[in-house]
Amino acid sequence: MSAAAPTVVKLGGSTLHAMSEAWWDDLAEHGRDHPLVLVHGWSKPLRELRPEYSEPSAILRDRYGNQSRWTTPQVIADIKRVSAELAEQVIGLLEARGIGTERLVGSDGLVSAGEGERWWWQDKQLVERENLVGPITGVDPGPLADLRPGRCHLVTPLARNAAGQEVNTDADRAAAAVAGATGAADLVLVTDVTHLLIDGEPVHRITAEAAAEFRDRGAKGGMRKKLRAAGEALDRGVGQVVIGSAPVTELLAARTGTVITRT
Ligand SMILES: Nc1ncnc2c1ncn2[C@@H]1O[C@H](COP(=O)(O)OP(=O)(O)O)[C@@H](O)[C@H]1O
Ligand SMILES: CC(=O)N[C@@H](CCC(=O)OP(=O)(O)O)C(=O)O
Repeated sequence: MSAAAPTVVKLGGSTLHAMSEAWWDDLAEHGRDHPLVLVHGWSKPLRELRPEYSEPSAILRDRYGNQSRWTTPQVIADIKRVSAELAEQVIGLLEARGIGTERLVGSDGLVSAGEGERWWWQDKQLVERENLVGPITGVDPGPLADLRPGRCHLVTPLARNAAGQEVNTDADRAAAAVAGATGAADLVLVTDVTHLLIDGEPVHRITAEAAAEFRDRGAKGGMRKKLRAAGEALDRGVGQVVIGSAPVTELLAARTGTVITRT
């Protein structure tokens, strides 16, 4: 593992407004000794921007049961607006703690996306719908080459497809792709639940195989995507993925949260 291998943290849109000063202190403390990449979501701030984003019709479901925001050019513009505000806040919080922070928008040459799904469930029928969402096909490590302790790259997980369109992606899976591309040892998915729950019980440690089995059997919504992202990160060589809501060093030390490993 190179000295510049970063810790990649994905901060969920469900929770990023709620992180305490102590949580940011802990992240900055960790960041003094480890390069940081922070990938952010936007689901809650987007809902707060426009009430229609809280309606069920804002989220589409494909034939495999995967959920995705119905993303029009207006939605891309709104994502960029709320992300710019979030980025300003995060940069302020980290720079005040001595961590130099640079923002990267994924669609500016960092994240590429493939062709998106065209068929979506509506009123119990599959209908064809243009949706500006694409699966991630690659992350160019170039813009992240200057990783070093004391610095953070803040990534807004939009992407660009082969036709040159700016598209939405899933932030957890984008974080997994970034972790793989940068040789990260750890991926931490910070969210609004303390653990993955299986049959109502908190899971402290699980293998990728068992997590995938649960994903296909019973995981829903946001957690389904996190488990998919965890599997993708481990497949790309990341050592461990931790899901939880605690300070990053607590999660990395497995004092809380759900730790997912290959074996
Ligand atoms: N088995 C599960 N264990 C824990 N959380 C689950 C599970 N299934 C679904 N969830 C939901 O996943 C949510 C976290 O995902 P999401 O809302 O996408 O958060 P984020 O914005 O942080 O990515 C939790 O708030 C919880 O409601
Ligand atoms: C395609 C798609 O649905 N993209 C997500 C990206 C944000 C995300 O995944 O993260 P959070 O859940 O942490 O906000 C969306 O627009 O909500």
